[in-house]
Amino acid sequence: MGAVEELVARAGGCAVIDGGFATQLEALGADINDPLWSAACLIARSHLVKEVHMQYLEAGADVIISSSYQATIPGFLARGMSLDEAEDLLRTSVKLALEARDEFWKSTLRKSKPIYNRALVAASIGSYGAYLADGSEYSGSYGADITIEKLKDFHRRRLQVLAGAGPDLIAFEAIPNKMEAQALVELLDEENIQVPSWICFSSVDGKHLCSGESFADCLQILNASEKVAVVGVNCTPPQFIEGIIGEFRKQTKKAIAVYPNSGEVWDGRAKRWLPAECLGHKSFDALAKRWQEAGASLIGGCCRTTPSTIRAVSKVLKGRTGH
Ligand SMILES: C[S+](C)CC[C@H](N)C(=O)O
Ligand SMILES: N[C@@H](CCS)C(=O)O
Ligand SMILES: [Zn+2]
Repeated sequence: MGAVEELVARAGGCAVIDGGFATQLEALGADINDPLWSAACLIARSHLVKEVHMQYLEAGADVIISSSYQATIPGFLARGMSLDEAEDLLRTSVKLALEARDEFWKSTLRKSKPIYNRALVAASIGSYGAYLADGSEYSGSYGADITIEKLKDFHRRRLQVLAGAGPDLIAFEAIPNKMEAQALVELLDEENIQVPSWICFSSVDGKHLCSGESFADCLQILNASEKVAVVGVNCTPPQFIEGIIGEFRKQTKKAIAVYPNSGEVWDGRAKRWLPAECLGHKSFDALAKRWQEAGASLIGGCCRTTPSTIRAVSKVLKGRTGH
């Protein structure tokens, strides 16, 4: 059995993913208004990074996602760092999550009634659009000059370094278009990456990727790769998730992960979140129950969700409070 299947089984059929990492970092006082976004904290505020991981573990997360979403080698080089320093920061992002997981697990084992699973650490890899920080991670428009080869070259070294840092999983997050999905699948093969991956798309309409391309076409690409253990969507409004799971189930046999945002919309120019579309009376955790029933095997939250969201999700999915 692979690491993901094992975790899902241990979790009783549905594992809990953590919530918005950058969101909680900001709540702890970090300034992430930066071209590196949350990854800026790897440079000077790494204690906060570990604290966020701890808070999500306490809330009941079975998977924690590292702080490397927008940590890129060109991004760190532009900050005046050397290549070695940039690669070290990528490793640090995984190390901080592993340390948090190990410390938390040790303290859990000391308790008489263990209510937690030993969590997995997923090394986050954001899209090329996240690095561009120009809003294209939610439009999927990378311009006329982009090619699969360019995308592979953008992702290659970071993927090698993160995979070598000892995570349990690689989490490609909020991939907005088909070309990038294709590039990632090819790269996993070319680099013979042994760490199982998940590839999650983002959507702004619930029917397509952010680019307007079809889920079915992209899932066909992912289905063909043994390196991809999990497929799904993240940072997508919660009201679309149930429908997306139904569509995914028609197109794939792989495990499905969903970790939507709060429904607020990112204004890439102004770099701020705009108010949510109305979710009706449904709360995030009540929806999470429906996502489980619809067939998702990993459920959590993305931007603007917090440890209290994940505590509620853990409670509703597993009937326990996580503390
Ligand atoms: C998931 S979005 C809110 C991340 C931030 C964006 N890439 C930026 O740097 O503006
Ligand atoms: N893992 C990242 C995803 C941003 S879309 C975060 O939670 O900040
Ligand atoms: Zn997000």
